[in-house]
Amino acid sequence: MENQKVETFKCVVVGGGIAGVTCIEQLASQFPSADLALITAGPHIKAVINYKQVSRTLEEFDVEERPCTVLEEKYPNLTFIKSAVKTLDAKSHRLETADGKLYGYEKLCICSGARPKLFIEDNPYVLGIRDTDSAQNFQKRLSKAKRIIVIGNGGIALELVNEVEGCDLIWAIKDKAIGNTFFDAGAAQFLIPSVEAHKAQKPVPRKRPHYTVEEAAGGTSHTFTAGKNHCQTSTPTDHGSALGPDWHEGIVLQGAERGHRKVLVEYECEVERIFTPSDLVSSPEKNLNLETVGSWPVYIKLNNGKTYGCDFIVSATGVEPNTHPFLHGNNFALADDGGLQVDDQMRTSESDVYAAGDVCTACWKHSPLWQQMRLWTQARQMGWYAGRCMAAHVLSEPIELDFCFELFSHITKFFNYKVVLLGKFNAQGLGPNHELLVRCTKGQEYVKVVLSGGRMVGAVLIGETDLEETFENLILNQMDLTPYGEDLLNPNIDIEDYFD
Ligand SMILES: Cc1cc2nc3c(=O)[nH]c(=O)nc-3n(C[C@H](O)[C@H](O)[C@H](O)COP(=O)(O)OP(=O)(O)OC[C@H]3O[C@@H](n4cnc5c(N)ncnc54)[C@H](O)[C@@H]3O)c2cc1C
Ligand SMILES: NC(=O)C1=CN([C@@H]2O[C@H](COP(=O)(O)OP(=O)(O)OC[C@H]3O[C@@H](n4cnc5c(N)ncnc54)[C@H](OP(=O)(O)O)[C@@H]3O)[C@@H](O)[C@H]2O)C=CC1
Repeated sequence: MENQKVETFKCVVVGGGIAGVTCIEQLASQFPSADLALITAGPHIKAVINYKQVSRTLEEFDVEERPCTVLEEKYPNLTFIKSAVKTLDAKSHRLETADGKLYGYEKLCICSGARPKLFIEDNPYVLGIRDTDSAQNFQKRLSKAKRIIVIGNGGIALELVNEVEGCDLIWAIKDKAIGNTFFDAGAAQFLIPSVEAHKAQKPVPRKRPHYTVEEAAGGTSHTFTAGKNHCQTSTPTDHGSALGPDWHEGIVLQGAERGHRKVLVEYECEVERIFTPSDLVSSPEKNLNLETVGSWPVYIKLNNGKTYGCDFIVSATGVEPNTHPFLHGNNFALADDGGLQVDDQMRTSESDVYAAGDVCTACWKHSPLWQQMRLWTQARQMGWYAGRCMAAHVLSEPIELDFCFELFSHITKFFNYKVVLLGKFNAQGLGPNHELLVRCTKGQEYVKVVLSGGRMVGAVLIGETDLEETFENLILNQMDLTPYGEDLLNPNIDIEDYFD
């Protein structure tokens, strides 16, 4: 090892997801002739396309999976290394990849994403969905399934409940209402008819698929060189980049019973036990008669006393940052959620090591209107800002926290409704010191405004409300809205004109 050749770069970024790619692109534009490297474990990188700044903080874009050659052609000073990082020695500023090669860096940014946090590990009947491989595995098993059970009440569960057809879907959630990570009970009530509707009856705007089929795993290593760039490929690993908006557009989520779809929501319950019929021999279940509950490969017992059989279970129960195992042996401070702690300049606790995207936890003092959520938008913003910080530090220039961290904003789609979330959209951390204004037209729109001390601090906009820009301005300028009272949501008042 001591005599082994070490290839050294000014900056190295680990991870070919949206955070890593945005970070390396930012660095490449700031240092067009310095040696830079992107090390990633998956066969593709994620590229932002069709980027649109909708308003001061709201942004929309599509994401496309691309071969690493795309960036290679764009940035001649960039080296792509397709191999998983196995170890990091932050003291000596060195990394070792799975293929045994050593790389040195002056500045390093870790963008290794996250992985599904399954509610039970190592159970062959419990799947998580994260990257293209896991989505394909899900699709394959779904095609033979008559009944699946979804555990979790966040983004992935909401998408599956909308998209899956051709089987029964039982959705077991801990909460009183659906979609707890994004919505309150009012918005959930607005969306409930969509849960029950048959997908085919809904208008489904089809976009072109942005995800490709992964190359077959287990291939041999190969290196290809183009000009000064080279892309080194070693044995594929199981780390792919996260899926994201419209991941299901390119794949058919169809169960075994074409034309059939039934969704049953089990509220306020948690999983007590998972068992197969053969488990019952050693550990019988009281009052359970398999003949009456049918014959399924796996059963799930909920703590509300109900037991369901199914073909498999999806654990859509959140993510855990990908810090294991290559960061061990260093002195990284980790946050309670397992993320790498970063300060307001995206620095970890190890010198010259930065982090961005799902792997990190923002530990600076947040603006009162921003919170971290592991989302595509934040991965892009953090990657971009981390690249700027690294460059500023190399050049000994000052840098201030970017404006995008002033206000939380997210545009997405659930049940084919446009959804915009702003600021403290669920009154997070406000305790009882807030007031809500709500306007709702069934099947059309749901508008909720969160006010604190007469000032707007958050909003949920579902449907084509056209209110996002005006509300964003009202949140940012913290105008006292007390004189307007409920007129704020009066549908007969053109609010945009009102505050012009
Ligand atoms: C099914 C699904 C749907 C989603 N939908 C949305 C959505 O609609 N809107 C939204 O905003 N967000 C969505 N998200 C969340 C969003 O995809 C993530 O927050 C975002 O992609 C995170 O980007 P990242 O670059 O931090 O991590 P990742 O995309 O996970 O990238 C991590 C990269 O690190 C690499 N890597 C990991 N370990 C190593 C290692 N040891 N060595 C080298 N490389 C390594 C991986 O190969 C990968 O390239 C969704 C997520 C999922 C799973
Ligand atoms: N359109 C979008 O913006 C989308 C975004 N995503 C993102 O992708 C990532 C992964 O999505 P997802 O897995 O849905 O994660 P989310 O964090 O969105 O949701 C996880 C859900 O699982 C619940 N949960 C956690 N542990 C358990 C448990 N042991 N038993 C039962 N329920 C549990 C959580 O409840 P609690 O909160 O009470 O812990 C929460 O409702 C997230 O970062 C998400 O934001 C995914 C799809 C779409």
